[in-house]
Amino acid sequence: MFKILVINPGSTSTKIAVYEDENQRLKKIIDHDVNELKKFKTVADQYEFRKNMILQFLKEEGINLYSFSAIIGRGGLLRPIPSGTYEINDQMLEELKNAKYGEHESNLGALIASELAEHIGVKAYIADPVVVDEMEDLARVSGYPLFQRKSIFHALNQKAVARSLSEKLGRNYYDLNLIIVHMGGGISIGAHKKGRVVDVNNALDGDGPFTPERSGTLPLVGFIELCYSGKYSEKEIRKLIKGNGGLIAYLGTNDVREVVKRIKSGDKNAELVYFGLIHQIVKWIGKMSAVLNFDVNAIALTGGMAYENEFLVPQIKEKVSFIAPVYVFPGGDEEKALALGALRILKKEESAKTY
Ligand SMILES: Nc1ncnc2c1ncn2[C@@H]1O[C@H](COP(=O)(O)OP(=O)(O)O)[C@@H](O)[C@H]1O
Ligand SMILES: CCCC(=O)OP(=O)(O)O
Repeated sequence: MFKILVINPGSTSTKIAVYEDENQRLKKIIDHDVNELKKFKTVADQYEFRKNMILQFLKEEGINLYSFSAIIGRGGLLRPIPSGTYEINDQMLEELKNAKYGEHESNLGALIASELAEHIGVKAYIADPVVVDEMEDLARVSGYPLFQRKSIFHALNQKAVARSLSEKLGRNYYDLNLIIVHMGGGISIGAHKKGRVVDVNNALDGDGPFTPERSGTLPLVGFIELCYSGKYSEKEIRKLIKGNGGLIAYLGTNDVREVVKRIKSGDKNAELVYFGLIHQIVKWIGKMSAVLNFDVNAIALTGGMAYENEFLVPQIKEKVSFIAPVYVFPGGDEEKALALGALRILKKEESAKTY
């Protein structure tokens, strides 16, 4: 029996799971309040905070760190790479430490997994990091030759949910056209064409719907004026897109449950903003259905926000069901996808890829 520790740092939460072979024995979701994360200047500064939470969880559950056969973390911002499970190596760690390809909480997955695995003398892995790139060249064209659209999204959960959905439909993933809508701290809406994510919004860099903590696509001219207004530093402007944007900017919270509570108690501003968010998600589903020539077999809603059954799930279903049947996978299963990725390597069913 192989015992696997799964570490999944997201922008609004840290998820930890313990697997014995393919069986989940424990899982904990720790939600992070905006104010709790405010005190850290960079994502790398959160390293000890997030690592200590994981060690505390193991202590509380009476689990010996030395009992693990391998540790796998959510993979972060690296160069664009194919889908798969990768053994963590020094180059990867160096790039993540220095945020060579940008800052996101998923960068901490490999860093923490590697330190803990080295401590107990086992191997550490990542699987399907956020930079998995299967985009068609057509989708990379941005509108100005200096810029290229990039594939940065919830590849791990999008792939896992796409496979679960295909199984549910009794079909092969490689025969289907699917739209997968991941709605977490970041939101990504991917067009899966016969097993390949041929187009997706860049969930990190100001592209797509706004999110609990990101601005999504903004009106460009207004944004340029703001950049040159002299009122904000570059760092503040970057934060406005990622970290302090979206629901945080409008309503001061990244917690959709809190927003729903406010709407139910009669807060009309919260209602306008939240319904505006749903409106943007619907528009991006429409865009991706166009990418798939309006030949879509199914749509899946997933990520933490897909638990929101009061407004979000019913409104999206009402507006897009005519495109294809909508299935809901609340939360998704990134932890299972990570554990199974590590297990295939431990069982020697697959070799780990080298970064
Ligand atoms: N039961 C729930 N009902 C409504 N919203 C939820 C629920 N659980 C989580 N969320 C919302 O989902 C978002 C976080 O999703 P998640 O996929 O965990 O994100 P991340 O991995 O980026 O931290 C937050 O806005 C959170 O408030
Ligand atoms: C970098 C894209 C993935 C992403 O946005 O993850 P979170 O929703 O966990 O922030």
